[in-house]
Amino acid sequence: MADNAARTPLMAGNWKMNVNHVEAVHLLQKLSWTLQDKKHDFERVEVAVLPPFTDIRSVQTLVDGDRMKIVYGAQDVSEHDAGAYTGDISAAMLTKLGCTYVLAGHSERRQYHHEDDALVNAKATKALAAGLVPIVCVGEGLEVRKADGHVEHCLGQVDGALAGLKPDDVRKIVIAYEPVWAIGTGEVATPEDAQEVCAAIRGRLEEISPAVADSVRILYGGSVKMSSAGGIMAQPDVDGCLVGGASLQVDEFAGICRYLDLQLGYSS
Ligand SMILES: O=C[C@H](O)COP(=O)(O)O
Repeated sequence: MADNAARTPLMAGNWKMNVNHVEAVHLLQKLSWTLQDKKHDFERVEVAVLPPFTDIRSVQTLVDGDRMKIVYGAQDVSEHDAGAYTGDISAAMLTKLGCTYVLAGHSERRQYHHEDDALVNAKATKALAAGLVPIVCVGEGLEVRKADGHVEHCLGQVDGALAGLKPDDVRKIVIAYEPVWAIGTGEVATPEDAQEVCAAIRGRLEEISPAVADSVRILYGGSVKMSSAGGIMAQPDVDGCLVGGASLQVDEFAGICRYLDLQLGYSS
């Protein structure tokens, strides 16, 4: 039986291909001020932003200079270490920029760049070797959902992404369940939909070991808003949210990060 007290909730804002490096400074400053103003407890709910590559140096400078507790990461990483791979960014480069996290296998990478499970596995492996935490994304399209194949589909992606990893490495990763039909559409999955797949993923991790199942944080992503975060986070196997559009709106994203305070009725 997995113990969710062992897992600090994580709210990660994926800025996707939005926000230049100048805008990034404003967005992050405003987010930090807003959370500080509300006395956000970063030990209780971790907050991360995932800007475009071109913003990361600015984000690093700001986070370090202002001693922010917000952590950050990248949206993709190369499966190669170094060399003639034009356009790629290595895991070591991201580590040098102070990144904590990196997405691997986001559905938009799978859809537009034809990334398959083997490539996601290679990227996650490189990320781990460089000391980054991969956020491995899985999720089904609408056709698969309609055919009731969503659980099997997602577990297949999890198996593919984790293939060959040692249990001690699997313990470090984060998995994000993002039903493709709910991304950027306003169609948020119900809390029960999120729980069904997240619980199945937890069950799969349990097969590796109970310690792995207890350690790995499983996020939900897909049109999460301040108004839906509390219901999703109430599910026992959901340990956070991967937020796209709403992470570009400071008040929305800060509200998502503060879902516990808002549930307790503290001021918004
Ligand atoms: O990475 C984030 C997800 O793709 C969710 O995006 P969204 O919140 O805009 O639906």
